[in-house]
Amino acid sequence: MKNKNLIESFLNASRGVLYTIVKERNMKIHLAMSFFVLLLAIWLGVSKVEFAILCLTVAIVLCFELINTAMEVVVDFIVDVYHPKAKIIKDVSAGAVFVSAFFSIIIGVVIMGDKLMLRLIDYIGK
Ligand SMILES: Nc1ncnc2c1ncn2[C@@H]1O[C@H](COP(=O)(O)OP(=O)(O)OP(=O)(O)O)[C@@H](O)[C@H]1O
Repeated sequence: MKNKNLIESFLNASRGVLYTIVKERNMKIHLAMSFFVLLLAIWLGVSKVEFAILCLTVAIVLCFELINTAMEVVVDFIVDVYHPKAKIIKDVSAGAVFVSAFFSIIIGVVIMGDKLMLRLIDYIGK
């Protein structure tokens, strides 16, 4: 069943994102963290390039969460009993989210760590 037009395509993709937000607790956490990090970056006055890197990092984590959700649905659709291969697929897929989230923390600290420290020292000093 092909999408008839771009708007339909966009609506279906939005439904996919919404489904993941509603169903997956981790997506809610990632989304909240993403908003927090981007607002913090604006508050700290990061450069345009730094902000772009943070946006890319956040997008990668959220996209892996979307793909992980799709993988879980595919696996559950194919097997509804315990299977070692199903476990590997789900664990590897979750691993992709974990790796991206881990490195996103490092990127966030590298870009904002010193700026945040300076702000906090400045704030405490007043
Ligand atoms: N059919 C299955 N066969 C074997 N192991 C399974 C199966 N379904 C789930 N698991 C195991 O349970 C874990 C959690 O699977 P579940 O489908 O509940 O995902 P989830 O709790 O939404 O995970 P995530 O936190 O990554 O979003 C998987 O990572 C896997 O180790």
